[in-house]
Amino acid sequence: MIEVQNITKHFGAFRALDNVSLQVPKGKLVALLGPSGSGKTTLLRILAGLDAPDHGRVILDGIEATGQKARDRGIGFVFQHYALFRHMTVADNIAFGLTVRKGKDRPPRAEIDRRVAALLDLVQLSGLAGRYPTQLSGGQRQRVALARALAVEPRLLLLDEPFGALDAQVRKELRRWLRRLHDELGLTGVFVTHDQEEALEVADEVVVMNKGRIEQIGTPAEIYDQPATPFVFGFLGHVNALPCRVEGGTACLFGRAVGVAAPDGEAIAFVRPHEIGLGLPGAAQPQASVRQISVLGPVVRIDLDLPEGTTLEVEASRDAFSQLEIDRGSAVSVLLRRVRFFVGEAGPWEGDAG
Ligand SMILES: Nc1ncnc2c1ncn2[C@@H]1O[C@H](COP(=O)(O)OP(=O)(O)OP(=O)(O)O)[C@@H](O)[C@H]1O
Repeated sequence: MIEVQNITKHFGAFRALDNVSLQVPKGKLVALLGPSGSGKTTLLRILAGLDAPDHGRVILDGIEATGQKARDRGIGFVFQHYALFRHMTVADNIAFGLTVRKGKDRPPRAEIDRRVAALLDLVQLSGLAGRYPTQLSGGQRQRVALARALAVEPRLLLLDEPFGALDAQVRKELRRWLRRLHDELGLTGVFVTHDQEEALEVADEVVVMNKGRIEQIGTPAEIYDQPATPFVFGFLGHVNALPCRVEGGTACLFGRAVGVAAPDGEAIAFVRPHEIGLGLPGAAQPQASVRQISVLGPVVRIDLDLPEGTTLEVEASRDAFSQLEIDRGSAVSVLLRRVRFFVGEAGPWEGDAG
């Protein structure tokens, strides 16, 4: 188990981390997800021992490691910009962490060669052992970086936007591959990403960060289905955020009353695009007009204009869409199937749209 307790870190007067606590169980792959500047890399560097916290502790497998040097922590790293040694072959890059060991800690040459061959096989680069980094594609270099990090058999693997510099297709392949590799080797890993799709697809647990604080920790399904704060709601996936007011257990959305057991106050109603149903115009539901239809592979996004100047994003399956028989400019009725309210930071409360 890897643990950070009450970590605070300032850069000058700026607080980059504010009382952050986190546990990473053995064998789990955890994503630190958040916008730029939220403190993800700072937390990773503190875990690694590359930076020291102002307050708080790092505990690795039950032993306090806060003051320990990076090289004594048994941690492997992979960074966004493949920091491979340009003058060394792929095999020598992978062997590096073992060959620099001193005295009896250094395995015999034959053992190093055996491990390098096994790692090359693992990252599917067996034919490329003698190449130099400049003779590899970006995705291949990241796989070498990963093999190099794994060579020393780290107890924890840290990855900072490992696929950030790669194009979308390679990125997708590599993240599937990382997930498989993780499952096969039973690694404990923490990776930084600002890409919510990557976090949801790859991680066992996602830690959502904002402004140096943890907003929520949960499985991908938990943070998507039960966002704990307005920030998490907005950050994960598309969402319609509708400002409104709760009064006496009712909020008014598009001229219709929605029951909600929340306290009175200024509120935001969150509705995911796939939680909105469309139908033929009728008196019972709010009316809207179709502004734009975009076919995005298996789903269709429909942008709606509502009378009071609000816009709504709706998502429907291709099948559901074709049954609607709508076009740009069509009038439709809008059914909010699920609405969740936050009053200030408090919430969420489920709305009852009837
Ligand atoms: N060495 C430093 N000196 C001063 N400020 C720093 C330093 N390192 C980080 N910061 C600041 O701390 C904040 C958090 O940075 P951090 O790199 O942890 O964010 P991040 O969530 O990883 O962002 P990104 O996704 O852009 O890498 C940022 O506002 C950054 O400017």
